[in-house]
Amino acid sequence: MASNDSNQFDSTKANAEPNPCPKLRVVAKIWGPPDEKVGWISVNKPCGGSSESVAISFGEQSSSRKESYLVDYCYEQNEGNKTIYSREIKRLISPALEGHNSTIIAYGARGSGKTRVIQGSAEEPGLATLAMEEFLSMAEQNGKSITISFYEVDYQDRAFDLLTPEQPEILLFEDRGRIQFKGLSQIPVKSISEFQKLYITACAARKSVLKKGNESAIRSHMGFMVHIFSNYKSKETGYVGKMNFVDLAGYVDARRKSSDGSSLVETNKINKSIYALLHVLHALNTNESRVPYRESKLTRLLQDSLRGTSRILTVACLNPSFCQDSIYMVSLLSRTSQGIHRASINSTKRSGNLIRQVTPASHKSQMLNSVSTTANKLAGSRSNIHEKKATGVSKLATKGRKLFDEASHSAKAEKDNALSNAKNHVEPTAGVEEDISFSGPSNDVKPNPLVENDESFSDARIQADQHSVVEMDSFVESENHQEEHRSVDCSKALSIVEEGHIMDKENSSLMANEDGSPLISAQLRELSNNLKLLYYSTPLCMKIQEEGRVSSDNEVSVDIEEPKTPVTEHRVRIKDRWDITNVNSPWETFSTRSAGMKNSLVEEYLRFLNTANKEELKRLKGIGEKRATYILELREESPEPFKSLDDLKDIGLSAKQIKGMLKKEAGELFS
Ligand SMILES: Nc1ncnc2c1ncn2[C@@H]1O[C@H](COP(=O)(O)OP(=O)(O)OP(=O)(O)O)[C@@H](O)[C@H]1O
Repeated sequence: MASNDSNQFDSTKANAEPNPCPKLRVVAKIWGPPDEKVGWISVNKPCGGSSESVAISFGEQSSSRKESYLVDYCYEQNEGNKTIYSREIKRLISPALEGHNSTIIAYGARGSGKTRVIQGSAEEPGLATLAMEEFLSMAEQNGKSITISFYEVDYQDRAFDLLTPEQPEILLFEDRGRIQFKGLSQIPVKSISEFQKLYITACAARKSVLKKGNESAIRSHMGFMVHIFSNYKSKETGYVGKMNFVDLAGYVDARRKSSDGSSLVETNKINKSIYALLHVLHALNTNESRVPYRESKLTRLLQDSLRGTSRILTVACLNPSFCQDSIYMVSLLSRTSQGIHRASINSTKRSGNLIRQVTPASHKSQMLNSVSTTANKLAGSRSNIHEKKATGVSKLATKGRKLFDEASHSAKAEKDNALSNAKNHVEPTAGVEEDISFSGPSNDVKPNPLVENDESFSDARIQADQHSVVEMDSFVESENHQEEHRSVDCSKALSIVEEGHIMDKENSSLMANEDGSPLISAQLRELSNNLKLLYYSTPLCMKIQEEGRVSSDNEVSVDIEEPKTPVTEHRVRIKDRWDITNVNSPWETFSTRSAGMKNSLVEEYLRFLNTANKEELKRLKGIGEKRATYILELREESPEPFKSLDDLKDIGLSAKQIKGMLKKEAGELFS
């Protein structure tokens, strides 16, 4: 097949220089036969060269209802990878050799041509290959050395090295302001054929990671890093900078029934990480004081290549056949590049009415028609509720410990309920929430009936609850998965200590205290007592409205029928986790309450980490001077760094260690 870079390419466009190095550039790429007009996309390029934005409109040619978005440029069918490379990436190569990092990210729906752009094909080399050719030739002239890395980030937010046969999980640490990778191999490369062999190896490994690690997982993000050294001797010396290429997993609307076998959880989590990257790009582009790098593994991996003087290019890939998901991606990227406000995007609450026209004042040259898309009905609630594991227990202490073993079931069921509740409660028009959260308050949106007229049920709180359930699920799934398929050796975490990044005293104290009496903070002790009391005395206390739990006058029921319990105020707010009105047997009642206790303990633990002072923190098992200091530093960076148990990995704890810590706390409730 001939390259898309046909001779028809308009040389005036090629010569026109794009905007001189903005922080973030968003371009689109439409693929398809060079001569054929892709019916549902029209591109409106300004006449005066490429310095102005390009409007992409979606909809039938004849239709007056078209959705239009601005991007920095749009590469059409006759403009292939070589053109994109020469106009967008070539100018980033020299700066990279001088220490200015850059990142190229391919966004798009499934099958929209992202891999084709980044990796390319035998007929048409991709952007990564074209950049490598140039890096290799320039490095030789400048006395620089090049090494490369390939990695994959799966839907459970775990990153794996693709260039070593064992495919170890990549752990990340921040050392003196720089992100360090543990487990990511770097292979020196001197020729393009060496590079290509490694690329093939990485792609084969990627497939096997998916197959080996998780039978049902089918999507992941793939990243390629080019590292530049002044003179490569080791990873630690002579480091100059890097260029990243990211082939993101395809975006799929989570409400649509999967046609490729991917689960709803996988889809939601992939989407979540796509949004996390968008959040970061938006924050960088609008110079926000806080950039949420910690929202996903991918953003952490890319942190050094996104901040500071780094340059970012996003390519929104568009396939020739109509695809609503592609439009959605372009709309988000367009907003991101134009600094349109967003607060948060929650993949579980995505609305049908996501397409909004973008006409910022700064883009005065474009007069676009206002379009809105009819809101789609939200998909039916998910019915896949996991059964709870029915294992007997003889001792409360044992049960306490088991709370963390059974988490996969209880948390899943809760998450499913939360998802189901969220869906059931949102009216079709209320589905625009996510759009709103991205673009700021709007009159188009009906307030969430759940939160009306009830101060104790702030929207934020409900979202946080739902979020934490999903996060919890993520943690639990990660835990189970790791243990079953990819157990991360604790000794690996400990070996990092030797490198001076993380604190061995703290890790080893965790191990050493395995059988000893626990060091528990006063706050946790108090919680324990409360939980014990609750456990023994709480009757069927919460009256939860059955269908949707929203009364006709939009008030949320918080009725408590039975005697007061020693439960703290906020317990009422998480009533759905204690909802035992629908359970039939004593065992189910018991399991439901146990799950509630587990969640409470986790919440208290996280709250403690987010608020306690240094001395208090040090009273926890596994937290010593260094880790406590690091926690305080994290809190300076972000007021609430610990939103889920998974965030404890940021302080150098493995999933196994985190689980161990909480198991002990749970067990000690009854000692
Ligand atoms: N420029 C192009 N010319 C011809 N075919 C293309 C082009 N881009 C993509 N395709 C075809 O479209 C299909 C999907 O492409 P590709 O794998 O690059 O998409 P993707 O967005 O990476 O998919 P996924 O989301 O599954 O990772 C492939 O069969 C590929 O050959």
